[in-house]
Amino acid sequence: MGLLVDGVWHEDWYDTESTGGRFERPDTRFRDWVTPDGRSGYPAEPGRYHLYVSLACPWAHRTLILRHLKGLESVIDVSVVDPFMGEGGWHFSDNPGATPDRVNGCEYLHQVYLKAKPDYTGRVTVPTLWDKVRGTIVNNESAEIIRMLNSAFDDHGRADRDFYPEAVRDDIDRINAFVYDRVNNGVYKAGFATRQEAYEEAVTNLFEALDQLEERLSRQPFLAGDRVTEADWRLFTTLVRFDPVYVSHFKCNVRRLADYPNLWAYTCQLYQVENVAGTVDLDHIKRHYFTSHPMINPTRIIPLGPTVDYNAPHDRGPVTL
Ligand SMILES: N[C@@H](CCC(=O)N[C@@H](CS)C(=O)NCC(=O)O)C(=O)O
Repeated sequence: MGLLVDGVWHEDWYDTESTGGRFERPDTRFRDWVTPDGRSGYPAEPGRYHLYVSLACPWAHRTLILRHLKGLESVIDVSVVDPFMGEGGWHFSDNPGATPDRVNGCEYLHQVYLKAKPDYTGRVTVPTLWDKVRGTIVNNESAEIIRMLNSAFDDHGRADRDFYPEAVRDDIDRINAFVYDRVNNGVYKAGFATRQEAYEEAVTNLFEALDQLEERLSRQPFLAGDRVTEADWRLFTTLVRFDPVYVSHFKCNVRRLADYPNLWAYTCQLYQVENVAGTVDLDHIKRHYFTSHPMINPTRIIPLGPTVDYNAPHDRGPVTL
């Protein structure tokens, strides 16, 4: 794992020394927007944009789910990096489930970043939304990319589906902030902590948050009420990785997802929505985490278990999209 500094790749892990052993996620750098009218400089046009993703990554996973549910598979094409992130960072391959770089023909994702900005300084992350016409990166922040997918391409996809409905936007924003800090990023804060206190603080916050979400889902079907919204998909990508990876690899083992009746059933319910299962690649997920963090798992052995079956029956009913 590394980063670009003034356009030069450096092998470097996150600095946790200056923050008391705490992992702090840096802000993403490319923050432009695709809009229907193109006034932003990036008009929503079929075939124009390309998503670079990892099937292992929970942030990239959000964009694949929204792309699928909004019917944008033929509008925005995708390149999938190899699950192993080693020297040089994310790279492309023809291993199962991965693809070459279908647009720029690069070997490494950091070379794509350099095409967009030759003197780029920052981390090289997935998801990354690429504009083929201007030859640059539009945005590399998943929270913003899913908002674009939800509405900017409505002339070309499922305009009838809205995962950020006007009436509950405040609730969604509030839930997202909580879930991001305590759960989505919370598992990373636990896993990447390099001091005992930092780890304990993160894990305690994480499980308090999961307890609260469990309680919320005992009272209502979805996080923002009766309908599934982006808040649910954002939580889902962390939950689906929880028992296979975070419990062991990131030491988030106070409870398993399977120990929370509502969170477990909710994860199964979302997994069983219209081929969302097709966006979940447990092989890439396990392969990535267990082999790409040698400071956590130096042997790079990928555990065989646990057995998880998200196709299990649940009692939460079907999901209306
Ligand atoms: N805030 C970003 C975070 C993306 C992110 O950190 N992705 C990870 C993969 S799970 C990554 O590419 N990490 C590479 C690195 O940090 O060097 C987003 O939500 O899009």
